[in-house]
Amino acid sequence: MTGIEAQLAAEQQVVDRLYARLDELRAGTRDRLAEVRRVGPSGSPQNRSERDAFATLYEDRLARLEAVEDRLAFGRLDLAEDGGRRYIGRIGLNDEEHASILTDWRAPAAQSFYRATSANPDGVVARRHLVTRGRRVTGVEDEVLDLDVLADAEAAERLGALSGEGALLAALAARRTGRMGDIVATIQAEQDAIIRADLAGALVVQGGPGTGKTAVALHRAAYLLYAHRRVLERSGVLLLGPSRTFLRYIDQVLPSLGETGVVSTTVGELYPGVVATGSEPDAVAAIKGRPVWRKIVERAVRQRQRVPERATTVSIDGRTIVIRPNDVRSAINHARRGHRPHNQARVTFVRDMLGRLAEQYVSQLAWSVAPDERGEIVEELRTTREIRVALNLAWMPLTPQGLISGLLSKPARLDAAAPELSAHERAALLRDADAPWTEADVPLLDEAAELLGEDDQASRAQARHDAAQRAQELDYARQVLEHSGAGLVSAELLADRFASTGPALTTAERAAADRTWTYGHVVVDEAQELSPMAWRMVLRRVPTRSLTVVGDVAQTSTAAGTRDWATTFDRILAGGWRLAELTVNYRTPASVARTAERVGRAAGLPLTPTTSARDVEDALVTEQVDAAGLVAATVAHAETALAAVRDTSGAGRVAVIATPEQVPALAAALPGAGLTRTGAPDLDAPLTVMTPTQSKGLEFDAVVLVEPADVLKGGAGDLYVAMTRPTQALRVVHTQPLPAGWDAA
Ligand SMILES: Nc1ncnc2c1ncn2[C@@H]1O[C@H](COP(=O)(O)OP(=O)(O)OP(=O)(O)O)[C@@H](O)[C@H]1O
Repeated sequence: MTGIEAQLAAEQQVVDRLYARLDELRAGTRDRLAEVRRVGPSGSPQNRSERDAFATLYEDRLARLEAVEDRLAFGRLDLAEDGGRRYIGRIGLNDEEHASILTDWRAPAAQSFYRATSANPDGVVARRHLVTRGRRVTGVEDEVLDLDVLADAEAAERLGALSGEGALLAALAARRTGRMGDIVATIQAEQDAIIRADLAGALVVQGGPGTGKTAVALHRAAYLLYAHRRVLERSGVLLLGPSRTFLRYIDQVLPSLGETGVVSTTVGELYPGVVATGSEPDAVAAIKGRPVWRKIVERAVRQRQRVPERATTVSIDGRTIVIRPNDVRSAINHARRGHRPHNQARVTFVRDMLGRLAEQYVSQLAWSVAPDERGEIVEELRTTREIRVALNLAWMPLTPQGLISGLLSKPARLDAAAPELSAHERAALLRDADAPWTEADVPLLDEAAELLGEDDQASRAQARHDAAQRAQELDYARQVLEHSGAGLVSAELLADRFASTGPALTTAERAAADRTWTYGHVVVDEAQELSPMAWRMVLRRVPTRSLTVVGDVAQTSTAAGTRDWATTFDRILAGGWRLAELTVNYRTPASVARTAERVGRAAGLPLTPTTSARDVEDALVTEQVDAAGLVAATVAHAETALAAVRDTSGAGRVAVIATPEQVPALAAALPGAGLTRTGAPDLDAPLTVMTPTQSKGLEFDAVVLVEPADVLKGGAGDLYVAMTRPTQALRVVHTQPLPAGWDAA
């Protein structure tokens, strides 16, 4: 056996033991789950919900154990102290005697795997990357950090085992599958510092394309869930991405890191019960994104609290009751003074008005009225139709949908509520009352929901009842835990699960269904696209302001988005945010990235310069054709690129990126191009066609970019995004001259 073979064999033994332990844990969890399920559907509701809670717990645990199969262990640290050795993997594992055999990559003991350098070895003599295929160890790659060790014979052998292409470069050059993978084995030091940053406060990460912002944001979510499990497991973590396609692209990363409980959604879906399917010009969305809507919505609400012009006279049992404008005005002012939401303050208004009307009634009686008789009078007044109508007209109970739809479809209401907007802008906003909601409407609905509140009489009674019940459940959960030693889960979480009726709901499910849920941490990706109103909605979800915000102000494509973080955050997070930067582009070959930066700079984008981790030969090819040949040339490039990047396992992805106007013709000419039924790009297809906006956040082995001059007209950020999507090759087909900056040296 050669030295390398012997080392592989030794590592294989270790890895075999780790997988054996994983299998044991899986089998144990499966047995427990089967045991819980065997109990059958009988028993008291308490027993049933307890069983459901445990079943969910074991299902979660099993899902976590199943998800870490691939590259369970990927690293080894050889420590200076006592010749110790530590294996690093996706999760931590202990043997039967509770001794650690695998260290979770997120544990403090794993940090030096990512941070140690030869200048600062941090007690590490050598770091080894294990290359595995399935459960087989196929290679090792060593870095010796403590050079003194070179004197020893084993080290010399180790250096002989260096795999030539490092684990990082191998990962960067790997064929893409349409789904993002984790980077847990090759996180770089500048990324690790962000991943492990404190939970408190808002961390804004600015970085050019391909610098790993998405990867870092996801690994940070997994890290925070590990390091602050007690807090975050109950409050939940929210991940906001730019589109459903993007969320699909990243949806396997967190499970592969053993985390399944993060709520991922888009701004358009953040308001439960509303699906934003409508579209509108970017200029209209930009108007709706302005901070002035805080005032406009507030005014729109107040304008639905109205003093009538004339008195209304109602006759009840022969007595005359007059609803006087002055009384209504006083009652409105009184109700407003409580600063409660509209629907809650309405209760005060109605009570006040009924009190005044009851006074009128009583003053017409010849006898004095006992308190319970007075109550009956108030009730009679309350249920008299004319009075109900008059009080409703003065203070209508409102839904957010009703308020915003009325505002956007009735010119008179909009004119009255939005004097800050020009007549031209107000005209642009008008739409039918039943038009579908757009993404930019959602923050307005959320704003309205805040100001309107619910009619909360019933819910307050329910809350009192729930609090008493909760105390009982918590007490019971503590007893269950004492006896069952379920581990890993807190009494609070178990009580949450007992409490939920029907199938036990997870924190994520409950959070996603509740508009007023406040999360323990929120991660926002492609954050440059959020409007000021969208930020208000997001911040409402996280009163602690514990946020990870990642984005690139050079890639902004919406007019309402951010071009400068300070302008956005100094106002809404006054002083409470910190900026980190990522500078190495792990995706795009250097020659492509340099051209993209030159074009972006020539177009005036606020670029963060990046250094590409690698270059690829002939990465950038342009072809000029005449207009008649544009589609055919695109098809030819797409097919050649596909043949070059496809491998036998089905990996390898090509995207044709073009303006929205050109996409239909190109999709028709490329019958193999995958599109979903809604016309969105299908990430599972080897070849797909999309707009620059749809390509945001995604990546492909090769990109065929059609007519960059037209893409540039849609926005320089769009062109910059499109050019920086490929990991291997950018092919450009054009009839018009290439944009400024392209050919400059
Ligand atoms: N440390 C790393 N090891 C291996 N691959 C990495 C590393 N960091 C980033 N990558 C890879 O680089 C690519 C780009 O990463 P990612 O999509 O997170 O970048 P981004 O900054 O969000 O890009 P964009 O702004 O263009 O959307 C991904 O394929 C990612 O897996």
